[in-house]
Amino acid sequence: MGAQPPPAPVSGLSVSRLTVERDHLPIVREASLVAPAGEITVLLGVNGAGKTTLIEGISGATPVASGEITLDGRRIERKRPTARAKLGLAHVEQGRSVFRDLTTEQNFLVAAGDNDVESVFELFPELARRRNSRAGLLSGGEQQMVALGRALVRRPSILLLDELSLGLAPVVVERLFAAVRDLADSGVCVLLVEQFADLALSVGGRAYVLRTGRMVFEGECAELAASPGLLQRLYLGSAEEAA
Ligand SMILES: Nc1ncnc2c1ncn2[C@@H]1O[C@H](COP(=O)(O)OP(=O)(O)OP(=O)(O)O)[C@@H](O)[C@H]1O
Repeated sequence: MGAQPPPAPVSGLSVSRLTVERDHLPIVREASLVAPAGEITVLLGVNGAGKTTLIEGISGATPVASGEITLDGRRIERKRPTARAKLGLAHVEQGRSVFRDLTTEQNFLVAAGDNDVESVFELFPELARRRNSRAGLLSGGEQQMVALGRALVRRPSILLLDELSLGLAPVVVERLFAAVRDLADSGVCVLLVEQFADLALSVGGRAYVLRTGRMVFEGECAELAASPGLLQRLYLGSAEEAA
């Protein structure tokens, strides 16, 4: 067999040996992952594992200390968050960030620039009925749809989702994840951060597990879904041997 050709550049997001610090302490240490376009890549880990810190390093909300981030083949780790957003990156932060005093439609309009907001109402028809309601009066699930919609009106190619499911009923999370699945099927690269694994693993392709700032697993969601014991050991810390 001859020499293997070099791998083609990945369309989507690629992170290599990324270290992200907070208050000069390394919280994420030399983490690497690949999230291809058209797929949901799932990032798991217990509370405090460093998932949010890693996502913030990718979006630029927190500066990175070292390592590389590549977006559709372009290096972005030294770019400002707004420049990363212009290149197609969107970050839905933990905690349903919506303007509570604006209506649903106004929330979309302030994020949309010149883009049309109707495509978001098509993705979430339940919000069309709440178009003129103040976002602060919506249910938790509807507010999370608004937070997601605010990211989607900018038509991102790469979507970072931090704990969409937090505090929501399973039926609502299923609805949100179905919409996220549709987005990925339309070609968007999705990196889904979750603390509660089951539903995420049911919609995702690749999976990564972070523990105390280090990546301790890289594989398929199906593999983790089929082996809850493995996930438990990865979470708790006796599974480098098992991985
Ligand atoms: N500003 C800060 N300064 C120092 N340490 C911090 C700071 N913010 C977070 N940390 C610590 O960094 C670690 C990782 O936090 P992070 O929020 O990234 O984890 P996470 O996996 O997203 O957890 P959660 O699911 O609770 O959000 C935690 O131990 C946390 O206490």
